[in-house]
Amino acid sequence: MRGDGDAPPPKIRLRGLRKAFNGKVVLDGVDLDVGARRSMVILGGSGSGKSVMLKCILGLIEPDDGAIEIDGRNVLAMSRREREAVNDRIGMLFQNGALFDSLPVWENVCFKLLAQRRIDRRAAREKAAEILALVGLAPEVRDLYPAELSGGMQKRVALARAIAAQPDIILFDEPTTGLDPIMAAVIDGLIVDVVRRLGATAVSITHDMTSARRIGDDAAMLYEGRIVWTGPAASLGQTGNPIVDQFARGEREGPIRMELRR
Ligand SMILES: Nc1ncnc2c1ncn2[C@@H]1O[C@H](COP(=O)(O)OP(=O)(O)OP(=O)(O)O)[C@@H](O)[C@H]1O
Repeated sequence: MRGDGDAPPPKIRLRGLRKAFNGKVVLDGVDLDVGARRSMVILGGSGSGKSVMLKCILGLIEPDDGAIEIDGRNVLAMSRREREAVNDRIGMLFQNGALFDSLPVWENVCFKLLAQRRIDRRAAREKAAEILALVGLAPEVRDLYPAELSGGMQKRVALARAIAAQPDIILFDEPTTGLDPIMAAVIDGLIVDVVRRLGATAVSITHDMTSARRIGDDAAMLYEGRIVWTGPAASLGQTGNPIVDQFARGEREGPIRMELRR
């Protein structure tokens, strides 16, 4: 079903998304639209529910209420098989990379393709070299183990894994956290490049405003369980919204009250 005339639905549409853990409300009616082939950056304080939101989109966390539409279809109302088919089209770069320590880089990169038996092991090792090249890594890297890689290389491998199955939605959870500013810029550049190359829609969480402006077309602020602002990522810091501007400028004084309990 199409909403507004002939306009296609947004690639991702969240409506009234709610999630509580042990009575603690984390998402309290999240509404968000992400346009096809757009890159959306999600801002919000630590513990505000950004990762929970991404995990709901990916199907790792079931929301308590609300709708998650992808290409206009509510994935929460789908059969398990339909949902899996949608999930196959979503790639995710997890916070801290989340590489499997016991597997060499090539198996990490082609993990999903191998698990789905879309490729045999021999072909996977070849394919891994191709994908690693897209993130600027030499073919020799494929035989190393994650523990043998620097943080920046691990992020690149995690990025390679996220794009290996050519997803049309890619979710990035703090892709540059813990990297030096130059490596962060390199990873941001790779993200922009691979998202464009795949024609994918991207949703990224970042705490770094420079990164947010580099990788985002659009930005949204999650605050007290809801999206309180969306607008151009380029305007961050001067949006005119006091909550967003305080956050983007990292100011102590302002409407955002920090929880300093415990
Ligand atoms: N599986 C879970 N079980 C219980 N509580 C959870 C679970 N996942 C997340 N939470 C809680 O939900 C809240 C939001 O967590 P989330 O990881 O989404 O925050 P975040 O905005 O991504 O934070 P950060 O920027 O620090 O990574 C936290 O209070 C967290 O403890």
